[in-house]
Amino acid sequence: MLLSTLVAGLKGKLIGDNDTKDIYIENICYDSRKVLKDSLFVCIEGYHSDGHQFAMDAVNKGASALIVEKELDVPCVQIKADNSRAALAYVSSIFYNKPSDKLKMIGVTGTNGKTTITHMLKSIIDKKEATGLIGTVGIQIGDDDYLPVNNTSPESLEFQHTLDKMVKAGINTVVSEVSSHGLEEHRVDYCDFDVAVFANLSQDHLDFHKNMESYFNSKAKLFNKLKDKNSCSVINIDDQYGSRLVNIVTSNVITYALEDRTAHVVGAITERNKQGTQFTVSFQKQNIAINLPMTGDFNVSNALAACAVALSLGYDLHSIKRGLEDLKQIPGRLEKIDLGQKFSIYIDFAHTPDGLEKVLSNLSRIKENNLITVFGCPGNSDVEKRPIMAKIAQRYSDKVIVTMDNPKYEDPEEIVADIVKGFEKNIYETITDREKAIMFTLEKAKANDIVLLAGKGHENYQLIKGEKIPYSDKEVVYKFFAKGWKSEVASE
Ligand SMILES: CC(=O)N[C@H]1[C@@H](OP(=O)(O)OP(=O)(O)OC[C@H]2O[C@@H](n3ccc(=O)[nH]c3=O)[C@H](O)[C@@H]2O)O[C@H](CO)[C@@H](O)[C@@H]1O[C@H](C)C(=O)N[C@@H](C)C(=O)N[C@H](CCC(=O)O)C(=O)O
Ligand SMILES: Nc1ncnc2c1ncn2[C@@H]1O[C@H](COP(=O)(O)OP(=O)(O)OP(=O)(O)O)[C@@H](O)[C@H]1O
Repeated sequence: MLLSTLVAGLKGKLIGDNDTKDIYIENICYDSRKVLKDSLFVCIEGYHSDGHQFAMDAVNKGASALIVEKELDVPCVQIKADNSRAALAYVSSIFYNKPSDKLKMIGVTGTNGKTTITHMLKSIIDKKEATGLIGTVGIQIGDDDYLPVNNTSPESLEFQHTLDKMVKAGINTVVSEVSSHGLEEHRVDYCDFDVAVFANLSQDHLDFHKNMESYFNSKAKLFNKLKDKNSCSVINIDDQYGSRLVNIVTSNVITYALEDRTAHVVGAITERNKQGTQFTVSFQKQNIAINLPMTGDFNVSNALAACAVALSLGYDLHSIKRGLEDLKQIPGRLEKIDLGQKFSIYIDFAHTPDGLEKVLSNLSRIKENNLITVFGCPGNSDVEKRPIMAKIAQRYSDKVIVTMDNPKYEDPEEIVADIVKGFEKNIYETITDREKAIMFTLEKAKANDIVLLAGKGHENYQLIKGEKIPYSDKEVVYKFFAKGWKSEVASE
């Protein structure tokens, strides 16, 4: 594509008197290590390094034009933009012919539940047509295996490229998680959504957003990205931030709730057991009973979000029921591991105070003997949540093993020490090595206990000192029972 076509609508300024008309752009790049001949290299000032410093390197590798935020002394055509990440999103959408215009786009945001809701929606929509999925566990095009992702919301170049691949594969509808980081960092700019979902907001990522108000404002940005007057916002009004959002959005709104009976889509739980949860959904005087193959009231709330989206797309309650009842296990989301042992093992991605509280309160409701929790907290983020999560673990568990969970550049022993400050009862042990912590727990577990391995969910790595070390809770459990296991989750 010609550079002039690519940047025609970009709010930017051509530096110098170069003519952009004859420059042919073969691909776009924001990482100098991946630059090829005839690339447009977008210089991004990041959190760790400044892409502008690699501009000369990119030119040496064949970049034929640069998008910059500051003018560089480099012999190459430069276009100066106010924000490189936003400019990257713009040129990527043009390069891939605005793929979101050709797709029905559903974006799901919220602190917890995005992965679950998107998988539930895929299960409903797949019954009618092949669906695309983008999120934490990976990218899925129809029935294909997960493709690996670096981020829940991939950088705009990968996001637009993925949408283009989905268009070419004949996908009509895409369900995508949209993180607050993604919204702040312009990763989903120039992508218009038909339906936007708000699931909930609770304490997380405050190292990045600083306070709950700015975290909420980041999430709310999704609701300014709706396509047209037929677009719809689906909002959980059991959540206080959801109730606020309803008064701000300008689109059509469908609300859902388990508690608030004034919502358009209302759920009522009728039975809970280790296999799943039975509930009824009411919408416009129609009711249907659904057997959700997932434990946890919060998963009923997630299912109501999926119901509301599907109803907004014109699905009837019977097709929604079929999709939800056929839901396959979502990797690492209250995943029950049954290898013939006499106690229950759940692997779950709960890594926020609210997530842990929800999971433990639900498991404590179905426990027959002890509830044993293994968890840790990640390094280099949200230090204040560490003792809070200990208090929550202590409230519901009979025994807690505190361990490591992606320590990144911090000393894992110090993270564990921060966590244990939250305990008031002596019901915990610390075993920093996560594999040893799980082995110890499984060895001690008795008949009818529930063991919760929280925090890592589907992840197949530990982030330690800049390295991604292969590691999986599920593999450790299989190893304990001396059974082989192969990951279903994409690894890079
Ligand atoms: C804090 C944050 O959001 N970081 C994101 C950011 O990276 P960064 O700004 O640190 O990048 P950097 O290393 O400083 O590099 C700056 C620029 O220089 C370039 N560079 C760098 C080195 C070099 O040799 N050559 C070169 O060109 C880089 O390609 C980049 O363009 O931009 C990258 C590219 O898009 C992201 O992958 C990266 O996400 C990191 C991995 C991350 O951990 N992000 C988390 C916080 C995040 O975004 N999480 C949310 C989910 C949250 C949730 O709901 O739980 C998500 O959507 O994933
Ligand atoms: N509606 C909910 N409310 C509170 N906690 C939830 C909810 N849904 C899921 N959780 C908890 O949060 C964990 C993560 O769920 P899920 O992956 O669906 O959320 P997410 O928003 O995609 O998270 P992330 O973006 O961090 O991957 C689950 O394993 C569960 O413990």
